[in-house]
Formats: sequence, C-alpha cells, structure tokens
Amino acid sequence: MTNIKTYNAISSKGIDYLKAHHYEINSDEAPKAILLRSQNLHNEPIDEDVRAIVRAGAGFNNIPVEELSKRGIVVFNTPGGNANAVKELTIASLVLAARPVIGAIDFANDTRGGDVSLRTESNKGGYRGTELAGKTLGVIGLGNVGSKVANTALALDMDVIGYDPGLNANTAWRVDRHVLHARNVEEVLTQADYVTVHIPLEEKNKYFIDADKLALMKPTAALLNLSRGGIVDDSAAKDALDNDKLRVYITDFADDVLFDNPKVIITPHIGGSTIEAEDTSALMAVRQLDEYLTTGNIVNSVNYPDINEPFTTKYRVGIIHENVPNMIGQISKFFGDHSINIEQLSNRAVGPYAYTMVAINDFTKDQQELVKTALDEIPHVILTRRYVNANI
Ligand SMILES: NC(=O)c1ccc[n+]([C@@H]2O[C@H](COP(=O)([O-])OP(=O)(O)OC[C@H]3O[C@@H](n4cnc5c(N)ncnc54)[C@H](O)[C@@H]3O)[C@@H](O)[C@H]2O)c1
Ligand SMILES: O=C(O)CC[C@@H](O)C(=O)O
Repeated sequence: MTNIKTYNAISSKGIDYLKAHHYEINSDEAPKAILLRSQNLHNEPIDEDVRAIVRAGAGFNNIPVEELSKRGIVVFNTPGGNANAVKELTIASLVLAARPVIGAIDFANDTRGGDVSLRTESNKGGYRGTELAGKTLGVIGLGNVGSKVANTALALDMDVIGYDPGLNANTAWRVDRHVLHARNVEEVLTQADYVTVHIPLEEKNKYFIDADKLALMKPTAALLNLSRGGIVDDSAAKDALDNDKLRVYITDFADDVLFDNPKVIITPHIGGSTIEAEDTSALMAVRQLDEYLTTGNIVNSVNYPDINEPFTTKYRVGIIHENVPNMIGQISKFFGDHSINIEQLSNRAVGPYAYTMVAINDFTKDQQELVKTALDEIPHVILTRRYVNANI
C-alpha cells in the first residue's frame, strides 16, 4: 500500500477517498506523498521517496516549492476549492466595516436586566452605520476569490474597480463586465471606499500594501486582508489607523501589533474554514494526487506544467526535466535507439521546468528496466517514472 503523510485537519471526505483507493495514511512506511493545509514545510526534511505534495487550499507559501522542484517533486494546490467560503467571509467583513455590528451585539448583551427594550432603544443611536450600496469597492487580485468578491459586490449595488495584471483569456471571463478594470493599483487605492486584497504571498507581493500605498487611500476607507499575513505591512496599517489616515482594518491573520486596537477586527485565518470548502478542497487534493501517482497526469501543479491526457495505452513514461533546447529530440531518440515505439508524446513547459509524457503499448521488461536506469542520465532530466495501466 502507498503511504500518504498528512498534516492538519484534512476533511474525512479526502481521507476516506484515499483509503477507498488503496492508500494508507500516516503508517510506518516511507510516505510517497504529503497532504497538508497550512503546516509550514519550509524547515522540515522531506523524505527521499516523496513524489508529490498537495496543498488542500489555494496559498502554497508554506511549501518550499523551488527546492522541491529541483528534486522532481510535484507540488499541487486546489485552486477555487475554497473561494466561495472566502468570498462569503469577505462580504461579512465588508458589512462589519460598514456597520458597528460587533459593538452593537456587545451593547445589546450588556443591557441584560431591567427594562431591556427601553434601554436598547434609547441608546442604539451610537450604533448607526453606513450602507455598502453606492460605495466603491476596490479589489486587488481578480483570481478565484477576487472575481467572486467583485461580482457579489455588484449585486450589493456597489461600484467595483479591480486590478489584476495577471488576468488572461482563461481567467478574465470570470469577472463581470460591470467591474471596472484599473490600469494600475494606484487607481484602485485612490478611488475605493473599501479595498480588499486577494493575491498570493509571493516575494513580489511581500508588504504589497505598505505605507506608501496606504497613504494613497481615502482616510475614510476600510482595508480588508483575507489573503495572507505579510501582504499588508501591519505596522504601517496600524500607523495609518492611529493617525486617522485609515478608518478600519479587517484581517484574517493575527499579528501582535494589531491587538487591542478598536479600529482593527481580527479573525483567526478562517476564510476557507467551512464544511463545504474543506470537503471540496480535500477531494480535489486527493483526486489530483491519485491521478498523478497512478497515471502521471498532472492537474493543478504550481511548479510543473499540467498534462492531463486519457490513459489509453498499456504504459506511460513521465519525464520531468529542465526547460532547455533539444530535450524532446533527445528523449525521442532514446526511445528510437532502444526500439520502443512511441504511441503518443505530450510535452509542456512552464518557467524553468517541463514535463514530457510518452505513451507506449509494447514495452518489454528489459526496455522498462533501461528506461528506469538510463533515461535519467540524459542531461537536464530530473526524474523519470513509469506508469502501468491497470485497466488494460
Ligand atoms: N483566508 C483564507 O483562509 C484564504 C483562503 C483561500 C485563499 N487565501 C489566500 O488568497 C490568495 C488568493 O486566492 P485565490 O484562490 O483567489 O488565488 P488565485 O490564484 O485564483 O488568484 C490570485 C490572483 O492574484 C493576481 N495577482 C498576483 N499578484 C498580484 C498583484 N501584485 N496585484 C494584483 N493582482 C495580483 C493573480 O494574477 C491571480 O489572478 C491565496 O494565494 C491565499 O494566500 C486565503
Ligand atoms: O486550510 C486552511 O485552513 C486555509 C486555506 C487558505 O489559507 C488557502 O490558502 O487556501
């Protein structure tokens, strides 16, 4: 049985799927894959036998992707699996930024005893808020979460301006045509009454919202961060709040500098914490993992290109290699030189890496042995795996 090591609370739907597909979980065997949520893997040794790491979730800044890529370990995430959950908490956060709901609930509870009705009615004036309708929402990052937030805000009668230079033909269609596309982030920051960030924590996005960007925002604006700690410079946000340059800051990421500030609302990283999102993300994760381990198909990898082909031959060889010239030539020559007939060859590259999948029907034991030992010797090949079609 293939052992999968897990971290964090993975939905039982995902665990049951693995068990039903002949995997064992956290046994004494060396693990072939790791399944996790927010566990920080940066300083953890990764077992020699590990072939894949799957993040049941969107953000993968807790995984040392660059180092794993050099070892041929495929890292997956589950894009969109929890986007609706984050969207809903973002909308709740918008409401909390517009109306003093938390203070009002505390006040209502404190009126216990005596003529409750009279006391609540006569003091509720302190809990008046504003409406979202007619205000401008700025959405930074229009991916799986940001596009949903932008579209939903339109339904709340907000004007929405979005910024995402990474949109492409496949992703832009998700954004409603009534969302205004900003040419730069400054346009969003200067115009919005509410700014919400939905971008990954990559090197280039560290402290993306810093003191300079905060200074561009309206002093009456609210800032929402349900992306990651580290995307907003929390100290700069605190300064802006303390100096009345920002009205309210709502974040899903606790930070010491933010506690005990009446203008801050902190939730404990619960954006994706719904039953539905945890089930969906875990199921996506384990299906992608099983598909890779049994067929070589790569779906939703963050470090290698996706190749997802029907497995119609008896065998396949998956070759992870660097994205350099003449790899397909050398790989095809290798198969030709050893009289192995290629039924189909797929190749895709992304950044410094590429993946080649070779489909084969007639494949003798000697040839299979040769592929295992000699194909890896081609310069720039990182690793080679053979897959056998159990249905043929
Ligand atoms: N709070 C939570 O529990 C929770 C849950 C899910 C996701 N997240 C976080 O939210 C992030 C976004 O999630 P998603 O599912 O929408 O990811 P996604 O990959 O679908 O979308 C991210 C978008 O951000 C854009 N982007 C990147 N850098 C940008 C920048 N500097 N300016 C503008 N746009 C930029 C990309 O082009 C992409 O379209 C995740 O990376 C994760 O860190 C948090
Ligand atoms: O797993 C979680 O609880 C959080 C997930 C979230 O941060 C994500 O990036 O998808």
